[in-house]
Amino acid sequence: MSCEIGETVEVIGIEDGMEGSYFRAQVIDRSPGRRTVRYQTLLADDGSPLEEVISVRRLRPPPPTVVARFHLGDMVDAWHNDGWWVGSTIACSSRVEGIGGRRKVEVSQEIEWKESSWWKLVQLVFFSLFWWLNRASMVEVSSACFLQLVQLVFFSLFSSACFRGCLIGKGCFGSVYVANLKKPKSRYSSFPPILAVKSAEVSVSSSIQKEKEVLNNLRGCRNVIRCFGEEITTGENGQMVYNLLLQYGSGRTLADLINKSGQNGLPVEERRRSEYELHCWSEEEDVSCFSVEESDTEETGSSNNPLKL
Ligand SMILES: Nc1ncnc2c1ncn2[C@@H]1O[C@H](COP(=O)(O)OP(=O)(O)OP(=O)(O)O)[C@@H](O)[C@H]1O
Repeated sequence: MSCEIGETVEVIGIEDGMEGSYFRAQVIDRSPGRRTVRYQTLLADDGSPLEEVISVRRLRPPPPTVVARFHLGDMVDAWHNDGWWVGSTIACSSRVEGIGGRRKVEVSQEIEWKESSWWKLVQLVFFSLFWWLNRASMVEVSSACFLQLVQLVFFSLFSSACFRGCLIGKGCFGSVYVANLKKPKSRYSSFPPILAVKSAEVSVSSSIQKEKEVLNNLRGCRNVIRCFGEEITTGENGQMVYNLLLQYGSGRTLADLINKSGQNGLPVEERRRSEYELHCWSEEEDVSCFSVEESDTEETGSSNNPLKL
C-alpha cells in the first residue's frame, strides 16, 4: 500500500479501549515510513477534524464494498462509535442498515482470555510446593504424574468451557470439532457461542500447543482465526486431551472454496475479498507465503501489485 497524499485509508486504533477499531482518514502529508492523516470522524478538542502523524504500519486500505451473508461466529467489522470494530457475530438479523454499504450485525467485542491474578497465584503456590517437595526428595514427581496433578487442580477450579459437537475435519496434528459454550452467561460470556475445538492427546499435542503460540503472536490480525485459549479434558478412555479453543470459521478454508468453484476458479468478488484479506495480513505480519513486489524505500515493503499465491 503506497498511501499517497489524498488517498483514503483506515487507521487502526492502539490507545487503551480503541484496540481493534479502524477509523477512516485521508493522507495529507508523507515522510519515510510515516503519514499525516486527517480523520473523517474523530475530532480534535477545538472541534476540527483530528490530524495525527502515524506509522504506515497502522494503515490499511478501505475494504471493498461487498454484500455478504453472515453466519453465527463470523468475524466482522461493525460500525460503532465512529469507527469499525472487529468482532464476531453472536446474532444475525435480516434487517439491513445503510452504513457504508455494509450490514449491521450484533457483535461481541474482541476478547482476550486473561488468567485472573488469583489463578496465577494458585498456580505459583502449587508449582512451588511440588518443586520444593521434589528437591527435598520427599516425593518423586514424574512428568506424567505432574501433568495429572495439574489437570486435577485445573478441574477443581474450572470445568470445561464448552460442549463438543461433531467432527469438522482432521489435520496432521489433531481433530477439529464444532463446540457450543456450556454457559453463555459464565465467565466465558464474551466468547462466541460457537467455537471450533482442535484436540489431540496431550502426549502428541506439541504441534497444536505451538500453533497456539503462533496464533497468539498473530492476535489482532483480523484475518487470522482467533485463539480463545486452551484447556485439558479427559477423553473417553481416560486419556488426557489437549484442546485449543478457536474461532469457528464458518466459511471453511480458502482451499475448500477454490476446489468448490470448479475450473473457473473463485468468483471475481470472492477473489478480490481474499486478496484484500491476504494483503491486510501481509501488511501487518510480514507474511512471506506469497510474493509481493517490493516498493521503493518504504518500511512496509509492499505495493499494490496483485498477489501471486
Ligand atoms: N477454526 C476452524 N473453524 C472451522 N473449521 C476448521 C477450523 N480449523 C480447522 N477446521 C477444519 O478442520 C480441518 C482440519 O484442520 P487442521 O487445522 O487440523 O488441519 P489442516 O489445516 O487441514 O492441515 P494441517 O494438519 O496440515 O495443518 C480443516 O481442513 C478445516 O476444514
